[in-house]
Amino acid sequence: MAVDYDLVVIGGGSAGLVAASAGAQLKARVALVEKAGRLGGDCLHYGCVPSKSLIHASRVAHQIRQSAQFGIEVQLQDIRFQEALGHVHRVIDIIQEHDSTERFQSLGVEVIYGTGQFSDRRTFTVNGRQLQARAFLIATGSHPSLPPIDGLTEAGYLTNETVFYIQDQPRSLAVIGAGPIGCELGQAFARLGSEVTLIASRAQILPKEDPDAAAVVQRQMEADGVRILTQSRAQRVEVKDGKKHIWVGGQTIVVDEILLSTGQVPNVESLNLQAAEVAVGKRGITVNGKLQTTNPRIYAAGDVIGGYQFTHVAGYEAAVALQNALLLPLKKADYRVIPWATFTDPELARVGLSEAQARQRYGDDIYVLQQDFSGVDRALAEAAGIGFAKVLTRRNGEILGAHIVGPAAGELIHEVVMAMSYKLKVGALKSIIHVYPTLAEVNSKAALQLTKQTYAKNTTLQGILTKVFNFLRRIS
Ligand SMILES: Cc1cc2nc3c(=O)[nH]c(=O)nc-3n(C[C@H](O)[C@H](O)[C@H](O)COP(=O)(O)OP(=O)(O)OC[C@H]3O[C@@H](n4cnc5c(N)ncnc54)[C@H](O)[C@@H]3O)c2cc1C
Ligand SMILES: NC(=O)c1ccc[n+]([C@@H]2O[C@H](COP(=O)([O-])OP(=O)(O)OC[C@H]3O[C@@H](n4cnc5c(N)ncnc54)[C@H](O)[C@@H]3O)[C@@H](O)[C@H]2O)c1
Repeated sequence: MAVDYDLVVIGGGSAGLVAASAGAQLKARVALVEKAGRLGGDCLHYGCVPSKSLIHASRVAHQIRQSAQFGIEVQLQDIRFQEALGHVHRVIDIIQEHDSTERFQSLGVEVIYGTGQFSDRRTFTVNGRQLQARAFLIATGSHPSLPPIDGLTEAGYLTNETVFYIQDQPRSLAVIGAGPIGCELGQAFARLGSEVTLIASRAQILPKEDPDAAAVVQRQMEADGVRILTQSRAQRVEVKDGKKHIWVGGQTIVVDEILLSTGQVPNVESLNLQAAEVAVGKRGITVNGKLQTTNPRIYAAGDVIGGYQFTHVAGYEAAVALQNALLLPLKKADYRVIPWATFTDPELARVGLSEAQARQRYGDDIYVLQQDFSGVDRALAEAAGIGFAKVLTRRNGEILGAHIVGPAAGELIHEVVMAMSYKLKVGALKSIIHVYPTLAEVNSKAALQLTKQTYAKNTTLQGILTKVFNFLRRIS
């Protein structure tokens, strides 16, 4: 049976745009269906781009407050929140041009705006049109989850979908959930002048991160004035005299606004997936290693499969799914080296295993190579000597993971990502010459720890070298 398209992509966000543009450039016939009326998805409109832009504004405010230590006396007189948001929206607008309908059309993608649904295993219906394709890619992303808190809906709340579009800055803000969204935005609002209370359900903020690294971020957030309640859950919300009263454990917090950051849930509801025989599990659409759903002609990528919820992972998964969908389904997604970063100040970046995972897998054959930024000259020059790089290796130098908390951690992690991707031993980080003075020295200094630690343990070698040097001095 002949079909119209090689690929129909559903969802024009991080995953969908990669698949659609690459597919069209490879000369496949591609249609892209998007419900929102514009391309870009969460990352551009409600996620990475607005959050990083607002974080930048908040960092400028912080630097001004810190400037006296460099002999620069300036008063932070006023923060015009709407103008900070103006910067956010200017950045979105610039990037939107790159993700414009016209650009995708010019690449050869047929862009269709509308919310469609599957009508059978091989047909997706949108705006009354029946799209049939050799393969489909579901890339519909996710939306904020709503925690079961009494009175929350009645009281009203913000999420990442609304917070960048508010008219007035809340004087006081409760942030519920201390994952990356809660910590990034909680700190940004605090630095922009809101009184922020962060409600964290666990003992540790950023619970997916190295505990020591998360503690460094927590200390800075507290220094920024964020009140952090750990092991706490909001139970009930009520509005009294225009204020939101939140019951948390034994206490009540009174704020102007609530920001929810309690995780994301996949967008699967409107797709009529049963008709296509696509199964959905607890975390999202079920896929195999090749990113095929339970209907092998239909692939899924990005947040909708509920794995690593990052733009770069969505793009990677889209590329894997595209290759399988257009040609033969031979390629498996490889999640061995997935980096990510949380853009708090200090930043926190990670790749590979946590210390606990490494110990579970390799027992005592683990070396923890830690270098503090207080020992990195450039960090001191920039008054940014807090945090550390922790590289986890085996005795043979195999790198298992790395955790960096400190200045530019999101950039610095890539040296380790490169080494891990190409299976270089940790010695490679030490043996290449790093420019002095740079923050990247934190990686080479951490790597040197393996030599130092193994040498410290090798008393036989130390004894031999002592004798050799004694002998060489005697005969000189
Ligand atoms: C506040 C915040 C900050 C973030 N910061 C970062 C960061 O710094 N770095 C990072 O890597 N990740 C970050 N993320 C995560 C990142 O935004 C997501 O992982 C990424 O956007 C997922 O891409 P996606 O293609 O799966 O989904 P999306 O980009 O959300 O795209 C899905 C698209 O599908 C459309 N759609 C939904 N349903 C349908 C339907 N039925 N029919 C047609 N179209 C549909 C949507 O309108 C949307 O355009 C952040 C997320 C948030 C919320
Ligand atoms: N820099 C980045 O790459 C970045 C930034 C922001 C978001 N993201 C992505 O977006 C996704 C969603 O982020 P997120 O921070 O919402 O999700 P998350 O799932 O990482 O964190 C949510 C946190 O909220 C807690 N929680 C849940 N219910 C709660 C309650 N009732 N009270 C208090 N705490 C509660 C959870 O225990 C969890 O720690 C993440 O998976 C992440 O991948 C990435």
